[in-house]
Amino acid sequence: MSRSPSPASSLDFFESDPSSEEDFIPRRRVRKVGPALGGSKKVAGGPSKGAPKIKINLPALQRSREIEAAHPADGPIEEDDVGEGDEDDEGYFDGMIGKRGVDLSNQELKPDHALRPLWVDDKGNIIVEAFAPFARQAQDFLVAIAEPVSRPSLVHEYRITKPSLHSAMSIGLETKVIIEVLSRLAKTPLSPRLTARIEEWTASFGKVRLVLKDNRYFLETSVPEFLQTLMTDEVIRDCRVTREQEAGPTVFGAEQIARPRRDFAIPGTEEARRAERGEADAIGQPNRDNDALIGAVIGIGEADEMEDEDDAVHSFEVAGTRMEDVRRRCKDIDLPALEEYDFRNDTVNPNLDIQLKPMTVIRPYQEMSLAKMFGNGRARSGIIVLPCGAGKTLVGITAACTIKKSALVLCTSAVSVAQWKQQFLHFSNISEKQICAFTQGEKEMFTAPSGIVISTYSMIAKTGKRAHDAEKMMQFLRSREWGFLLLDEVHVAPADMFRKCINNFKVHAKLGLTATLVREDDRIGDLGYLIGPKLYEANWMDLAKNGHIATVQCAEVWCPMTPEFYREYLRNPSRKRILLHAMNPNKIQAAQFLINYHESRGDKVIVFSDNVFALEAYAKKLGKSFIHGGTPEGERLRILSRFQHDPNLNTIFLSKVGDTSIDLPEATCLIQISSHFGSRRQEAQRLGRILRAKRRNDEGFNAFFYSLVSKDTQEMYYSSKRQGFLIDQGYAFKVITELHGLDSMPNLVFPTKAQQISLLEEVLNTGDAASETADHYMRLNHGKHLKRPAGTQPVLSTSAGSLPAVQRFTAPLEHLSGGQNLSYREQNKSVNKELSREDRQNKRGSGGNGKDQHSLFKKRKAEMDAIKKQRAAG
Ligand SMILES: Nc1ncnc2c1ncn2[C@@H]1O[C@H](COP(=O)(O)OP(=O)(O)OP(=O)(O)O)[C@@H](O)[C@H]1O
Repeated sequence: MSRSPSPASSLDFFESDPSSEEDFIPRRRVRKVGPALGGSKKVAGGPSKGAPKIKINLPALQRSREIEAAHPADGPIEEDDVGEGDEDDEGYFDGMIGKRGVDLSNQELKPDHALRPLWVDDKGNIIVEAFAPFARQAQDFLVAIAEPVSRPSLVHEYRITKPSLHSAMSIGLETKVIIEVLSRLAKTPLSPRLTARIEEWTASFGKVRLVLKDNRYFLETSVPEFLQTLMTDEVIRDCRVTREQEAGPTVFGAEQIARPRRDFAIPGTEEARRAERGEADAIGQPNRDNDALIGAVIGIGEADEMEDEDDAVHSFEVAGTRMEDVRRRCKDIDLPALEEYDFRNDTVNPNLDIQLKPMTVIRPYQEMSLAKMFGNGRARSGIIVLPCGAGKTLVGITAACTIKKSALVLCTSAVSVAQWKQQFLHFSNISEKQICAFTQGEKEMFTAPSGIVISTYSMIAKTGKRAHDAEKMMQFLRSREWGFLLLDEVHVAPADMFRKCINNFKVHAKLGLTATLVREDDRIGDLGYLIGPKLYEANWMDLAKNGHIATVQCAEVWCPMTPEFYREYLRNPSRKRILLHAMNPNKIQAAQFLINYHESRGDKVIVFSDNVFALEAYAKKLGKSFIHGGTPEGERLRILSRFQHDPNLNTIFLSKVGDTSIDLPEATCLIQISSHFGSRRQEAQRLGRILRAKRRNDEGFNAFFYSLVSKDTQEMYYSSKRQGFLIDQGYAFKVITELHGLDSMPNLVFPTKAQQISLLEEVLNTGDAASETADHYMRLNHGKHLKRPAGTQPVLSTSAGSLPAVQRFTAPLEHLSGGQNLSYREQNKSVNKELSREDRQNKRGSGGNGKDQHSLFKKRKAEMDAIKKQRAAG
């Protein structure tokens, strides 16, 4: 195998082929970066010299064609037809109109079809020509009524589903408008079958509301038939609360439910500044502009959008303890309950004095998402989906500043709690005593009539006996009405443990925030009734184009297994295999090469490994710092701070503790060496670590994301599964099969067969527990670090349950030679310890004032010190 001597040329594949723009629908391109760059070897699915090969691969369509073949036109489609591999779509696309491809073979094109951007079939599948005139406006509309399935640069795929129509109705769109706009944007006439289904499904959406009044929940509707359905339904009847003096449903006058329009400005927006300047008609302007634009395109006036409701409202009480049953049942009988909070007219709950600081300006997509939430003057419960690093925190804070009532914020870890608190204080005028944290280490209650509490899902959902102060805190939280419940990383909420958090409290408006509305189980659909419909979903590529998140080049690097590792891989059980493909010497060399290359370009590199054994082995071998679940807090903070500020520390190794929460805008390159099977969410969250790169607006700046995969192992399968979500967001993964200059790199690790065999011997002699991901291994092998410092939480999504037994076995190495050569171990020193020593020396020199620390770390340290002091005193 010959390789070019220059390391720089090895990455020319990015430079020579810098953008995904050329891809029609980029899925996966395999490109051999051979001896002559862009060379003579033809490559699978990749561009040949000079002419990029276009590859269209829409698995959904492909699959649907197979289904089509199995079922003659218009025959019934069974669930089983959908095929394997989409199991996670099942819940989310529950109630999808069609599961087959866009087949318009029998349709006639409209004469001016070239001007219209949509292909819409009779099952609700939509293809958008993103390059067509009015495509921009069409996409704004489609995000409101359909699920985005795939959005690469030129052709997008959407699907109309029951939940998507529910979202559309909940933000105030009417059936007539949906059908008419769709029809005008489509290149062919809409099929009567599709319009009939849209009409059928939307007939009942948005007509039932679940409201909280004076600590009591009521189901409300203005349609007598729906009231009848609800009151006679077995489950709902069972949840009903009948008080003596209220035998039948209450009837309110029409004025109590007339749909209002928003008459206030969302803080931090241009409309708020215009309203402050006293400009007439400032309120709701951005939205109206948008509506007017769509209206102009499709010829529908704003007045048509809403039909006035003027019937009386019927309402009956349901038990607060049965909320989940009520919500689920309403969804199941196709009467999903809208949850809206008329906070402006809530005189029972005291107002919270919170405003955005004047310097805070929210971005257009943040404003758009909030406009969906507050569009009708009330706070709609629902979910906002924005890419990692796009500023979900500020969206949540702005929503809290709009509602101005007590708020409960739930997030995934104590680090996030500290970050949320710090961000509230940074972006708003909330006083310190009105914002409290509820974690293992901090149990603060506000004494004012209103305030904000920030906690973690696991703190709230904990079962069993609690410490006295924690129990008191829970009573405090349960005893009051909350105007606003903010759920960060809301995709964790459907898990049994976390859904308790939603059902445990009396809340008026719920807002879920996430970047990745995907789970590998089928529970994502539960969010629809647990929290509310999806209100807004941003397009990652648009945000990257506008510089709000970084542009990322993604690559999968195929590392062949060495023959010795591969032989053992094939003969060992699957648990050991994980370690073998993670510790493949060719992979370690590839990691070393990429780290060197990117450090020399001035990048800051994060290397992710779920497997802690591999994490430590790589980091020590390559002389880098590492952080995993067992790293003490002080050491973590020290390493993170040095990574941010020290030009000599440019690479850190992180286990899954760094998947979320860690905010390192300095990082510009990610290398993933081992990951959690096929988790699409983890892949996206990891990518998210570099989307916020500080340098994202530098001319021509690209961040880099590499996944190192041992060739011909199960990693290949998992890797392509993991990429699914990002590919649907428009990212193109390029495959690198060879890294030029690697062989000639000075100080290459494991250069000889003997050293590689030594490594193999060590891997084989390591107990099976080393194949486990972070926390299992840490618990077994780093017992001394087990005690978490006060105030920290275990990271979510670690596999719980019983620990695997530690086994040692003697590997059959008689067929290997040179196995005794263990000289490489001498280099296996932990840089963490050196850093710690250096820091101690520096502190001694500077009086230990922690001058170089990031302010967040300083603050956190001060908080920790205060807690320790309190404990010592008490
Ligand atoms: N409108 C804005 N003005 C200034 N800074 C902003 C704005 N919106 C977001 N930011 C900044 O962008 C960075 C990323 O924001 P944030 O941490 O909220 O992202 P996120 O969407 O929650 O990411 P993740 O999903 O990775 O947690 C933060 O430093 C935040 O202060």
